[in-house]
Amino acid sequence: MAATLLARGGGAAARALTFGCLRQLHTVYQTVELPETHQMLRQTCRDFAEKELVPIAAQLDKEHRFPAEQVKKMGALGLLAMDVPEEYKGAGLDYLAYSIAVEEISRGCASTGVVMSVNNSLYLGPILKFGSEEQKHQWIAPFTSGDKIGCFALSEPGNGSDAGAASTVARLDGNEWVLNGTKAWITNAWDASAVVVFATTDKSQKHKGISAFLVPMPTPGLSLGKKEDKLGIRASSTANLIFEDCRIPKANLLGQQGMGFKIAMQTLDSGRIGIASQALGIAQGALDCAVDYAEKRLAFGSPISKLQAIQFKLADMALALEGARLLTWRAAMLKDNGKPYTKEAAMAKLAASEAATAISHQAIQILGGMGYVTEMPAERHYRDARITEIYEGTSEIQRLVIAGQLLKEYRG
Ligand SMILES: Cc1cc2nc3c(=O)[nH]c(=O)nc-3n(C[C@H](O)[C@H](O)[C@H](O)COP(=O)(O)OP(=O)(O)OC[C@H]3O[C@@H](n4cnc5c(N)ncnc54)[C@H](O)[C@@H]3O)c2cc1C
Repeated sequence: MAATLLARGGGAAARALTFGCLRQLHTVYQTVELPETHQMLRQTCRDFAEKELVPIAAQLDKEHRFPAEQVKKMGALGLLAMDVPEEYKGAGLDYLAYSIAVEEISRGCASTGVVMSVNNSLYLGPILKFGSEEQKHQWIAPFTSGDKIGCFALSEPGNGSDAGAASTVARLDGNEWVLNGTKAWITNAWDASAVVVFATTDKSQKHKGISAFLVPMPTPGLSLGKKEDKLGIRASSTANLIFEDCRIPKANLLGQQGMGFKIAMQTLDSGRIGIASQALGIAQGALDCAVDYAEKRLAFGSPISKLQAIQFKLADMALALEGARLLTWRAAMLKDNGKPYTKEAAMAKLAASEAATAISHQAIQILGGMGYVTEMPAERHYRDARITEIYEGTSEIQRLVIAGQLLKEYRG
């Protein structure tokens, strides 16, 4: 799949590049340009987004329609399992590549961006890291091509930020786990064929009594709540998962019993790089739209891009975007190089999500009345941006994570 992505980038030299090169090259990116392989990947994803997503994004949003056909094509390109090794049918790329791809896809359609991010980071990520060999073959390989996608169920109606307070329970009954409880806000819920779900196996141990499970969808005892009617990312489905005496084989425990909270937190560290990248794509889309409009719109006899007031806005937008992108790529590179990245991923998500909200807000201002109507994408970018400050940890939670890591470093 890596070969497919690179080949679409064009050039004989490009086609000759191997996965091995890709792994080493991105460490070079410290002060200069992206490595050639990643630039090619970026172009491939940009072309795909412009051809397949930009023309239909507004319609998907309006109709709350899951982009099934586009997801299938993305699977064929390798975009749904980007850092999964080829032995499990993934693209075998790295997280920097993943970040670049999520940004480009989200620039075209933020809903498609979150579908991609959830499948890569939240569903496949924990199985790749904590699954047994057998689980990897069973639960990863069929979820790489776009035929099936997965979801991740941590939040509950009674607790989101306080994820350790899970009230969904799992009890062992012979050779089966029996799950009971409700998970809330689950992205991809209506379209998924499996879920990584977190449930308490020992209440007395609090967050250390949470375990992770792999559950096929549909399965008896698991039902879906209504599709949430959302402000943004409306083409992705979000719904409750309701477990009522839902029985799954004992072998569907992911990792060890009691490891669930650790699995969830480590998964979210990586997931935040994906959401930061989604936010970058939304922000870039908003900036593109604002610049294009400012160059064409005349006021008082000349394009509004000639006005210093507009130029200052554009400069601040570009600055916020570029700063957030560097933080995001840095977090991805740290992960790729096996270094700690909890703080950096939280910084990336915080900076990128707040930048996306601010940039899409100013884009509407630059478009004036045209920013407020659905004929232009600016209002959709504004609605889509807002969720990036909420899911996979709110901005307040990112600040807590950053401060916690920072103080630990200072205190040695
Ligand atoms: C569209 C959408 C998709 C989602 N997808 C998924 C998914 O796929 N899987 C999944 O498991 N979850 C998902 N979520 C849930 C999401 O992660 C939670 O909504 C989020 O973590 C916040 O939890 P909450 O909504 O319960 O808010 P609360 O935790 O109730 O927080 C409410 C407010 O209090 C603040 N707050 C809470 N605790 C603190 C604190 N200690 N210090 C400072 N401020 C605090 C929060 O920042 C927030 O401003 C999704 C949510 C949405 C809206």
